[in-house]
Parts: sequence; C-alpha cells; structure tokens
Amino acid sequence: MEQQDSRCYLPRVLIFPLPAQGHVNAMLKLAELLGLAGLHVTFLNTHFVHNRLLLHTDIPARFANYPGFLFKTISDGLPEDHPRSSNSIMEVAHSINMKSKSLFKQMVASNELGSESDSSPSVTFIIVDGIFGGFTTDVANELHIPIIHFRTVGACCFWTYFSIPKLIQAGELPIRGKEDMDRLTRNVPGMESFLRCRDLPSFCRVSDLTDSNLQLAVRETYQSPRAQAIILNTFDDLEGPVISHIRTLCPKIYSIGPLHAHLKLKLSHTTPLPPSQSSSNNLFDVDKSCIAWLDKQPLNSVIYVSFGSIAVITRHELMEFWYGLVNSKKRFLWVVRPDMVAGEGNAHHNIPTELLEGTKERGYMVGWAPQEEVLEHRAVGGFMTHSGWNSILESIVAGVPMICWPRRADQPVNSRFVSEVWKLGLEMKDVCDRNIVEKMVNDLMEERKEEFQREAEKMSKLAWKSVSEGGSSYCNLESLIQSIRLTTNGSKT
Ligand SMILES: O=c1ccn([C@@H]2O[C@H](COP(=O)(O)OP(=O)(O)O[C@H]3O[C@H](CO)[C@@H](O)[C@H](O)[C@H]3O)[C@@H](O)[C@H]2O)c(=O)[nH]1
Ligand SMILES: C[C@H]1CC[C@@H]2C(C(=O)O)=CO[C@@H](O)[C@@H]21
Repeated sequence: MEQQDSRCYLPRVLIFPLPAQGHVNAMLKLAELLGLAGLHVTFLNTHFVHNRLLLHTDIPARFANYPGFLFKTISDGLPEDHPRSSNSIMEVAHSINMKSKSLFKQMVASNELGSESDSSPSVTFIIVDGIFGGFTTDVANELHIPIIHFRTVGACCFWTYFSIPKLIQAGELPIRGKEDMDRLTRNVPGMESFLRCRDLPSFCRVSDLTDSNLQLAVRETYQSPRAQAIILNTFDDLEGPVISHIRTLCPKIYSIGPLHAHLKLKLSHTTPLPPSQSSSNNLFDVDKSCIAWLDKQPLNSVIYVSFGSIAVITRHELMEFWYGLVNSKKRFLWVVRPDMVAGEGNAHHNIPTELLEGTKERGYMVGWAPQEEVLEHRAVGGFMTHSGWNSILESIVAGVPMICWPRRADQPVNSRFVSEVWKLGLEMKDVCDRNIVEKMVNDLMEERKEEFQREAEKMSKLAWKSVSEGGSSYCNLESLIQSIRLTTNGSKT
C-alpha cells in the first residue's frame, strides 16, 4: 500500500458501522478499545442513529475521556420521512451502498472528519462495516488510505456467505422447496456434516438468485479480500477452524472478540467506573427495573427472552411464546420492544387472564433491558435468543446456555453452531408452538441443565482467556493497534 507521504502523523482512525444496534454496538466497543490505546478515532454514524444514541446514552461525555475522539454524521441517503424501522434495515443497507460513495469520499478527502486542533491529516486509517466494503474500499484506494473490513457477524456465517457461489454452481441453491430444507449441504467447506439448507443464511431462502439481498450479502463479502485485513468479533477457541477457511481468501484476519468482554477487562484495569455503567451503546430506552426484579429470584432460575433490536414477530408468535413460557412454570424475563410485534399498537392489549396471572407470578417484561448485565446476573440460567451474533457472544461470555430461535440473516447459521458444534443449547428453528417452547424451556432449565451449564462454563472460560493478557484476541488486538500505528507512520501492514 502506498502511503500519503513520509511525515510522522498522529493516527486518526475512521470507523463507519451499518446503522443498526448490533453493528454500532460492536464497532463502538472497538472504537473505545482503540481510544484506550491512545489512537485518535472518528466514529461516523448516520444522522438517524446518532440522534438515537444521543437520546439514550451518555456517549458524548463518555468518549470525551478519549483524547481526539470525534463523532461525525453522514446521510444514509434515504428521505427524511423514511421510518428506518426494524423491518427496513435492508433498505438502509442498500441505500448506503448505492448512494453514499461520493459524499463519503468528499468527507474523507476533506478535513471535516478530523479535529481542527491537531495537525494530522483528517483520516489516516479506515475501518468500515464489511457490509459496505465495496464503495468504501474504492474510496480508500482512490485516496491511498489503508482500509480494514469489520464483519460484525460470526466467522461461521461469514464463511457461508463466501460459499454461496459454490453452492449455486453445484446446483445446491436455490433450495428446492420445503422437502429440501433438511438436506445436508456439501459445498460449505468444513460444514458438510451438519449444515443443512435450513441452516444457511436467510438470504439463501429465495427462488430467484438475483434477489437483491442475496446479491448484497455475496457481493460485499467478496469485497473483503480487497481490504488490508479483516476484523472479526470472535475468538480462536470458538471459531478457529472456520477462521482458517476464511484465511484462504483473506490472509490477514484479526479475531479480537468477544469485544464487550475485551473492553470490560481493559476498562477494569484503567477506570474506577463499574463496567456495567461504562459502555452502554443503546438505541432504545433501557428499563433497569428488571435488575431489581432479578435480584429477588433464586440462582439460575430465570430464562431471559430477547429477540434483539431488529426482529419483528406476529401477534400469533407472541401468544405462542407467552403461553409456552407461562406453561413451563419457569421464571422468565422477556424483552418486548415497543416496535417488536407486527401491526400492533400495543402488544399488551387483550391478553388472556391466565397469561397475565402467570406473568405476575413468575415473569417480568420490559421494552429494552441492560442485556449484558442481565446475562451476567446470578439469577439468569438460560437465554431464549433470536441468535444475533452479539447476543450469542454475550451469552457465551456469561456462561448462559441458549435456546435459539433464529429469524433472519446470519441467525440460522449461528443457531446451528450453538446447538450442533458448540453444544451450548438447543435450536428451535422454523417452528413457533407453545408446546415446543414449554418443552425447550424445561429441557434447558431442568432436564438437561447440568450438561448445558457444564459446556457453557467451559466456553465462558475460554472466552475470558482469549481477551486476557497473552490470550489470542488480546494479542491480535495488540497487533492490530501496532499495525495501525506503523501504517500511519509509513510502514506497510
Ligand atoms: O433488551 C435488549 C436487547 C438487546 N440488547 C443488545 O442489543 C444487541 C443486539 O445485537 P444482536 O444480538 O447481534 O442482534 P440484532 O440487534 O438483531 O443484530 C443484527 O446485527 C448482528 C451483528 O451483525 C447480527 O448478528 C444480527 O443477526 C442482526 O440482526 C446486543 O448487544 C444486546 O446486548 C440490549 O442491550 N437490550
Ligand atoms: C442489514 C443486514 C444485512 C447484512 C447485515 C448482516 C451482515 O452480514 O453483515 C447481518 O444481519 C444484519 O445485521 C445486516
């Protein structure tokens, strides 16, 4: 990579996430880790997401502790009155990919992403969300700035994205209807013995291979080999074999996760603030009252239920879960986001008395929970999750077994790995039935509790080891930071 010139600059790293909770969360954790290492960071949000962060967090005050840390904003290309709702995240992803190149280039090329008070060039290094790796890498190359792609999904899903052309070529895609869903795939190297069509990323469930979402996932994934390196929020003891496969196409990979644990550990050495208060990146209003409720529950007795920030469910699905949870007779804490139930003004209207009573006795519901804190709470013994990558990592770190109910994108792959590869819980895929919910909850929390807890504790220890001094993620982060410093000052990555 050619450098701008031979002067010794202060590094300024530009970080640009997809404007969705799971992406912003992970990339802000990385930004904070780089800030702790003394690097100057510019974090580029869309206007919409930045306003929500300002509404629900203390980020300006928190990041003011890091010298040279700047927040800047960019348009997502959508009209002002677009709802940017959970359901429309793909529209946002397409819009940024199609409309943002010239604005992004102009912002990077000018001084507007830097600080007026330092003499360094605006941006010396770029870390972008790999889901818009294409146009951002064009810009980085045109401006001779090194670029790294950060994929916020697990290595397991990233590798299946890479394998999609092979699956198509071999005639494995499109999937041939419902009868074909349990067929083992033969063209995702390393996953031949357990990955069924049902477990492929949701984008593969189309009959038309020119589908724009499928095209986006594959096209942007194949931009990654153009980047200097790839950052993955994972750790080698969890996904080492899959990472090796990705390395055949992208030789330089920094696996530096779980980022939330990595940051927590580093902050615990450097600040007097309790970690749970120090790194909230919420786009929603957090209801902390559930912690007081959890404080009153017995050890490992509560199943925590949350479907992340994007998933939308039907009224019918809501009721099946509700009956399943109440009938399981287990204690539960359930996040029902205000925008989570499709077509509903208020998800809590017209609820049968037996559900209300069962919930009053053993349940608690909030609109948004402090999830990391919840999963670490002594009362939580299981997690019913939509299998978003952050949720899985947070559960692994906390040593909490899972029931996976995947919805879209990477979640079907993640869910398969949780149940079949890591043995950290159960998979409830493509079904939503109160009897199955009840049975799964009882299996996880009672019948097979010890078996899952044993595995979960083992994996949690490995996760913490990876981010502790000398661990794989710890060393990889050191090496990433070193490489940013060296590259900025004239050497190659
Ligand atoms: O009440 C809640 C619910 C969630 N969270 C947090 O929100 C994040 C949710 O992220 P994730 O579990 O990854 O789910 P999504 O919000 O659905 O994330 C999107 O982004 C992820 C990373 O790319 C993908 O893995 C998912 O499939 C995709 O839907 C996590 O950090 C949670 O701790 C809370 O703090 N409180
Ligand atoms: C908007 C969705 C499209 C791709 C993103 C993603 C990824 O693979 O990077 C996974 O799920 C969603 O978070 C994003």
